[in-house]
Amino acid sequence: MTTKTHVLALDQGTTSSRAIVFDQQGGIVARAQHEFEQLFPRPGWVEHNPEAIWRSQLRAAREALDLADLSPGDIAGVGITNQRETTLIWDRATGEPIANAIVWQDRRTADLCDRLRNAGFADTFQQKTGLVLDAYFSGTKINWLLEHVDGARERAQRGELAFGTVDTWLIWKLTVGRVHITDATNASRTLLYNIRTGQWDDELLEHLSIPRELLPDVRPSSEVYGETDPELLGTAVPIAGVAGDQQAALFGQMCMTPGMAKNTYGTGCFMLLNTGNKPRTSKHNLLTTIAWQLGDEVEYALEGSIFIGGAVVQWLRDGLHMIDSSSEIEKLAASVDDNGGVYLVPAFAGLGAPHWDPYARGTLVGLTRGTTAGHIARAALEAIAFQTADVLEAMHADAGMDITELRVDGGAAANDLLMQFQADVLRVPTVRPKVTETTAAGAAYLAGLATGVWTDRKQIAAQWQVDRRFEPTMSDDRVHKLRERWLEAVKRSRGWEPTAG
Ligand SMILES: Nc1ncnc2c1ncn2[C@@H]1O[C@H](COP(=O)(O)OP(=O)(O)O)[C@@H](O)[C@H]1O
Ligand SMILES: O=P(O)(O)OC[C@H](O)CO
Repeated sequence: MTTKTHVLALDQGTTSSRAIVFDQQGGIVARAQHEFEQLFPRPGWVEHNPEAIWRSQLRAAREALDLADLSPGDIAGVGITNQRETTLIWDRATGEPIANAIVWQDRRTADLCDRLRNAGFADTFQQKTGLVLDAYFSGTKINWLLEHVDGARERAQRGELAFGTVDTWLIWKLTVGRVHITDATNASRTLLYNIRTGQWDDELLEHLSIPRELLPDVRPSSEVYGETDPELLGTAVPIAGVAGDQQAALFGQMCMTPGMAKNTYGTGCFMLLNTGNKPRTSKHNLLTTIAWQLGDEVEYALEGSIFIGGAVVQWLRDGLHMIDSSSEIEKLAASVDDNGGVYLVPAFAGLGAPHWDPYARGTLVGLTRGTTAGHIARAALEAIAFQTADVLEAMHADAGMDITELRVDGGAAANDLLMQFQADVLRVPTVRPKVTETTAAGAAYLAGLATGVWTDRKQIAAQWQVDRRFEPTMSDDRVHKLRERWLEAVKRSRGWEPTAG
């Protein structure tokens, strides 16, 4: 058992980089957060500057350590969790990125996905990777960079370039020896990794024309991968845990046994259901993904990825200026008794699970002269819950197991009106834990397990505590009517754009 009792979690998200110091009780000792710029060079494109990701993350880490008033020598390990699928390629010799990172929300490769689907490859990709052929995942983004950045393909073939998701980039930057690795959860989001054999897959690499030389080694989610450069945090600290942010949240929510599910209400919404040690192929347009790999043991999850969740609230705030802060939406939505027949389908980046339509666009229907800002606010919150209900229904059909409660986290899970409506339309209780930084907690636990801060999963599961449980109260008939109208609105949003951008 280590005498070091704290863990630093780095949570590199889509809009901000966070760093949180946890103690051995799973309590938060200090946190720091920095937003960074979102780049939208063309409609449907979303990029990040790799150096901005790195700088904001390093700054947050240093500040959290300062605030914790611990010396870095008290930190047993660093856990990394990250926005997934976002794709970076850099030069192995100089560390220089060859282009901006292409973010998971970016739709520029939708036509390549169509071509691969039309060539009959969808089943192969689904069987091997658990994913659907969508622009969301890294594989087609890597292909795009190799095709469009001058000389990139030749340099990649010569082994001069490195690909990574954000975890890989951060570990490269944090380590003296430029460690080039990822973990199995992140690898399972690339369209290149065979989740059954645990290997990069040559056939898929060929379909996407990606040279193997680009790829990092794939490692379990909890072990020591290397040490941080002492110049960065004041001393060398072992990097000891890595997981994609949604898998880390599943771990942090202690959904450790088959049938346990969580939904994270951040920019998007991501529901994951633990399905145990066998991958289950979805027949209802969900993803099969690696939940975590501990040693040689791989556990799997079904996932429903919703591209726009809390971001619809941000849009009401920053786009329409209807509210000044995200939390104000609750009061505005509560100013009306119901949605007044208004439905908002926030297909701003196409639709993810279970519809997978990159050509869908945002749609607001059912407006009358009596429609108020309150109705629109309510429709926005309800849309988050309806999308989640569509995913839960698909999950139930796929998994054939009863989901008896949904553990919730993420920024919008603070909204009581949303959480009650969510329980109502799911007909399943929603349960909010006391520590809602579950993503960072998951990364901290993974790192702490590898460095002796915690001995086993049982010990950490005991740290999870309920803040509030929302029970379903709405009549079945009303739920049915509301969801029927919602699905009608979804139909109208579909196929709106002739090209994905
Ligand atoms: N009280 C609230 N009601 C509804 N949405 C909220 C509330 N507070 C925050 N949000 C939304 O939650 C999101 C931020 O959550 P967070 O978990 O920090 O997201 P991310 O990790 O994706 O950046 C934002 O989109 C914001 O609009
Ligand atoms: O950065 P977040 O929290 O919006 O999560 C993004 C997901 O990992 C995308 O798959």
